[in-house]
Amino acid sequence: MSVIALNGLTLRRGERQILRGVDLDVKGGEHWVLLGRNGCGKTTILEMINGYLFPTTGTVDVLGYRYGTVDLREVRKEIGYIGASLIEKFTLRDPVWEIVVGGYDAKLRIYEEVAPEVRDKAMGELERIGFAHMAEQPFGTLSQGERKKVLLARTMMAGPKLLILDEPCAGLDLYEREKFLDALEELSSGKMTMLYVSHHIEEIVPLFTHVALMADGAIVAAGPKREVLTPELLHSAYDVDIRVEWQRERPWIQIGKE
Ligand SMILES: Nc1ncnc2c1ncn2[C@@H]1O[C@H](COP(=O)(O)OP(=O)(O)OP(=O)(O)O)[C@@H](O)[C@H]1O
Repeated sequence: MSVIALNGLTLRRGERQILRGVDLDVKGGEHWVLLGRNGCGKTTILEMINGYLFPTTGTVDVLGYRYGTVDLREVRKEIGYIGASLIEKFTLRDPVWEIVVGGYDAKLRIYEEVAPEVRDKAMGELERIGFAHMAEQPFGTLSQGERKKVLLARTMMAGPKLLILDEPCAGLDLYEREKFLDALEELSSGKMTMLYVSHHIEEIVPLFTHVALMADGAIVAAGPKREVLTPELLHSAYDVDIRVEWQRERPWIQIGKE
């Protein structure tokens, strides 16, 4: 079964054609990276998969639900989303464990007594990322990378079947980025499917199996990562000469002609 099936998506805003017929088929067991230049339509697609935005034409099926015929709140319970602006929504003085607990039922703040099993689950998720010792620390005292990992732990509280990540490593230094990617790698062995948007090809760590390349509101190539990350296809998306070298199942790029 497809986890995500996008068929013929178009989106028009006034004179602007933002999407021009996007097809994408993500199957269970695959983890995808969506790449493309600024403004090509990546976030627009993520918003459609989350059901926050509807296409002008085309169909969106996620986890077996056809959007437009289902209660989107029910679908969203099965989707974890880590977007760029998420961090700003939390209260910086709240302790880390409370931020994680809130992921259980998508609450931003906890006002009532937390059930012991929910607290235990949150502690388990913090332990999994190696942060059990930070449980009582105010969220605002954590580094940017640590905050991202806490949000990952929070997202896992609801046991999502699909995890969507929009540039989660933006602004992280090399060390924090690698730690975040390690945490993702650990989660990737479960049943959850991941869709990851990035500007950095070296973030395509071994856990990712497939890549979709976008340009100007359309997908120019999609498939197994080694078939898509070729100099020719990357050139068609970025309009830059790019060479790719694979080291330990991870692509590294060099710019310019050989
Ligand atoms: N309401 C709107 N009216 C007109 N244009 C819009 C509207 N909303 C988005 N756009 C345009 O749609 C395009 C796609 O935006 P989107 O945020 O999906 O790009 P992106 O690939 O995620 O970019 P980035 O990598 O910079 O985050 C952009 O050029 C944006 O200016």
